[in-house]
Amino acid sequence: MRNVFSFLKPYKFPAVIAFILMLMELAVELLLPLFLGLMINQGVVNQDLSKIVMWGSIMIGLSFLSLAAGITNSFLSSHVSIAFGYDIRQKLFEKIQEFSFANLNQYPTSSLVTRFTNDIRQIQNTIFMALRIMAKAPLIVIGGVLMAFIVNARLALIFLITVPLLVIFLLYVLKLASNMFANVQGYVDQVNRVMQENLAGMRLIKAFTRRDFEENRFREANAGLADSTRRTFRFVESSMPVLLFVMNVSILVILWFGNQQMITGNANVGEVVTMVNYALRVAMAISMFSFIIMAISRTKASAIRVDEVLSLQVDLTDHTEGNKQMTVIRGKVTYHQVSFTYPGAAKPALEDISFTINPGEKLAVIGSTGSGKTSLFQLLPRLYDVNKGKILVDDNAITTYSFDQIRGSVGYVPQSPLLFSGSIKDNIVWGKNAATIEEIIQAAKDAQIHETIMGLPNQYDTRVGQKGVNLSGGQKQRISIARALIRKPKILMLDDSTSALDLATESQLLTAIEAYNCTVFIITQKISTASTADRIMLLDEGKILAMGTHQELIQASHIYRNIVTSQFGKEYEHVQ
Ligand SMILES: Nc1ncnc2c1ncn2[C@@H]1O[C@H](COP(=O)(O)OP(=O)(O)OP(=O)(O)O)[C@@H](O)[C@H]1O
Repeated sequence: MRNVFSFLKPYKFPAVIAFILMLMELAVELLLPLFLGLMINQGVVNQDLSKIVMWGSIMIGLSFLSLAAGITNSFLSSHVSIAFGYDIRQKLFEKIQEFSFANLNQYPTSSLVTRFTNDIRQIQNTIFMALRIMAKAPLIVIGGVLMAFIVNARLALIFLITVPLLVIFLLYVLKLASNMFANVQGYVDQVNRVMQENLAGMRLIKAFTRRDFEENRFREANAGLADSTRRTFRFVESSMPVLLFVMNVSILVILWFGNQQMITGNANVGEVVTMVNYALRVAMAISMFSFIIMAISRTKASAIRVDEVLSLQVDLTDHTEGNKQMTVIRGKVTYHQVSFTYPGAAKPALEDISFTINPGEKLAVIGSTGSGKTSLFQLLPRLYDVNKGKILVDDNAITTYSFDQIRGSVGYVPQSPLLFSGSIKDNIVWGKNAATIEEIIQAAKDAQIHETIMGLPNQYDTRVGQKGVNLSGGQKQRISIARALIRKPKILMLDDSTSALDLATESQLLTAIEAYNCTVFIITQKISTASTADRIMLLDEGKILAMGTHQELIQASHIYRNIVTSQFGKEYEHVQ
């Protein structure tokens, strides 16, 4: 939590000024009952109009001063809380950019989004309230009790019994409420997750007519959120009547006891009115406590959640410092006895993988679903780090390169193409910031998508995604290939990225890629594609079953032969 509040440091100065202004408001609030008592004793009881006017004017003057202090405090408090929110959101975003995939797996996207929005807003609001009014309430209680002692110590003794009792009670409520609010935030995560999945999978939901199922799922999450919020609010709110009851009893005791004191001449009317006034102000401040407890407990839960992400150990290290490998990468890749298990997974995704592929060579990876193909790819740009063995690029361990260098040399096209909101041009240029229009067009031509783009209403400026055109799966795949090609990668990794292309387009694409003279890794299910590679790797349950050219595998692997005949019939074995 300390991590989170350290973001207030740069705003110490305005925060301190806001605090001082709040103290001014507080001082006025504490002085007014005192002056009221004096006005009664000196003016009303003695029927001296000049004293009434004098004390009345002082009180009005102080009220204006308090108003000016309040407005300035409001201005500064909102400045501090908004600037704090901006900084912490920025830092959280940067932190998430550093995350490895293993780190990202620890938090569902919906939870990160809630932490980013809802949790930060909660902390931000509480900081504003703290500077504006929250800190005032306990100070009014302390100041009110002190002033009461100054006015009449005997009458004030009643506060010494009630206030400590209330403080203990409040601390107890605070402790329970923080846990309950952590629970509420968990439900906010759940509602966001269901909503996010629902929006992402809308087509599927409609196609499978799963609307009722989805509505039930949302109803459950929503009811969970409503129930836990209701329970928490009721719990905190129920503390308020207890607080007020105790304070009202105190006021009655002051009136009764004050009356006795006046009869014996130990108190006067002004003192009793002042004491009741302080008791009312203390009661009002205490009645705000349930709201303050709610805000603090909620903020504590939110601050812990934000802090969790901020202080998460990023489990991939960039070796930019002391990096020796500043030479241009040529594209030789070696996996040496590599094993890899996903964090928390029961069995390894890859086991004892060893192979070398030379610059400019093309390796096709083929295997059943879940055999480890994507995992094999993700290790090279260090989206995950290996558990055993090592990966070398140009005979140097990849860990000796900086992330920028290794990832900058790899053109990675993931299995499901992702386009960002913006134009088609923006999406291609995303692969290389300073690309010229000629480079964009060349990459699109090589990815076999140029003709399609030219047929769109605004050609390269056509917007995609939200409020833009809907592209087919194959078109999206080719735009993400263009995005990888524009970087002129030394190593190109196509993770089943040509699956939606027809054979002719795919073949033209593979021919165009040859001109890039890069090492190519291609995951494919199609033998027609695999057979064009220099070598083919057959993966099964995370292990290499066989590796060689198409003809070598036909000779050596009956599984490969079975795949070939299942796709083309027996005669194809002899065609290549
Ligand atoms: N993020 C993850 N966390 C835990 N296990 C994972 C994760 N991703 C994949 N796995 C597991 O690792 C194994 C290999 O998965 P991988 O995605 O590499 O297979 P694949 O051959 O690419 O499959 P597909 O052809 O279906 O894409 C599978 O058993 C899978 O369940």
